[in-house]
Amino acid sequence: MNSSCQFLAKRLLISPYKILSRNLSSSSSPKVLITGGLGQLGPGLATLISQRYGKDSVILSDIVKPNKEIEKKEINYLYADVLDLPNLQQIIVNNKIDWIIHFSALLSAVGEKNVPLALSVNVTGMQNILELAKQFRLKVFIPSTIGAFGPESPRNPTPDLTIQRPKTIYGVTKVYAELLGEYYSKKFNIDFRCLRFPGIISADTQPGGGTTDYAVKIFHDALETKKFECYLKADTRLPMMYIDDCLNSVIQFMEYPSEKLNQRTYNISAMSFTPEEIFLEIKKHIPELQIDYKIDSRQEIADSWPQVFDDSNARKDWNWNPKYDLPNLVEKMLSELRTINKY
Ligand SMILES: NC(=O)c1ccc[n+]([C@@H]2O[C@H](COP(=O)([O-])OP(=O)(O)OC[C@H]3O[C@@H](n4cnc5c(N)ncnc54)[C@H](O)[C@@H]3O)[C@@H](O)[C@H]2O)c1
Ligand SMILES: C[C@@H](O)[C@H](N)C(=O)O
Repeated sequence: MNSSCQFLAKRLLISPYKILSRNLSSSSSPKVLITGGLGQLGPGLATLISQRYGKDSVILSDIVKPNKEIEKKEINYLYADVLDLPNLQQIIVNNKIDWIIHFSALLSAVGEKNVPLALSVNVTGMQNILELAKQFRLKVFIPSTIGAFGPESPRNPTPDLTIQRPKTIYGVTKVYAELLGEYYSKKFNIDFRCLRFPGIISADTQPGGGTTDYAVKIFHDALETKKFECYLKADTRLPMMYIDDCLNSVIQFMEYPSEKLNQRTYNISAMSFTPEEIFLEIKKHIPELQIDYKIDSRQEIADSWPQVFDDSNARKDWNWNPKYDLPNLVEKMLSELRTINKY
């Protein structure tokens, strides 16, 4: 029996063997806690998990109040600040959690506006999650990003293993998360898994302050005003992905047998495009659409990131295979937004 089980048993005044047996029975139907679950990715992932394993298999948590849409979905929800370790410990014990999907973070653009907060949430919060994984023997997923690379990295294509010198606080904290997760995996035998996501595009949830957000806003403006002002230059190429592919990648990757993975951190990709290219694709459906360019500080961030992501290891090792390319993405986004917002 390991010392963390004994320590916990003492604190909780229950048999250490009960804790151990629960830890060992990480069943085929896991109990999943999603932190930072009310952002762009959490609600969709919670829906997918509840469809796959049952409604009681997932708990969304965040520090903000769920909106009406989330309430309608009837997904279990709890307040949980990732900086409050004792509260997270209680949640894990009381709810018999097996997996943590750790989504809490400040993204690239908002991170630059509040560096101390980005350090707290992205570093201290992430360290807490890894400690919990160690204490309670949890399987843990922490996403990374194209933003974990910098201008010194090869940008087209960017492989899994290469120079990583990111220039945003977001990127710096994500490289640390990758390294610390891999360290915990080796040192403490934690089942840590990490995917580096491209910019994610979704219709029913808004992005939380990243550099790739323009690729969501263009759809809303195309339908609403038919005019779009872009903060990146026309030829800025970045890797992107439709949300369904992103969420499916998490489930597929988390379910894959641990011993068959050759790495703990993988790039995943689906497409790469520029503002001009997505504009022209949307224009095929909305011919009146106009675009203007008014460049801001996010250009410098985008210029330091990969243009094309090499995800060949993910494809080879666990059969990663995205479904959406640019034309499919545009068709799907327009049809979803028309349904949701009745444009
Ligand atoms: N969306 C993307 O394009 C993208 C791309 C690459 C990687 N990722 C990663 O995926 C994860 C989820 O991204 P997202 O787009 O849903 O982010 P988001 O910004 O939309 O959501 C992050 C959530 O974290 C919550 N949060 C902030 N401080 C917290 C705290 N102290 N305790 C608990 N929660 C807190 C926020 O309230 C928010 O709901 C992040 O780690 C992000 O780095 C996202
Ligand atoms: C790329 C990703 O990490 C996020 N959408 C951002 O732009 O910050």
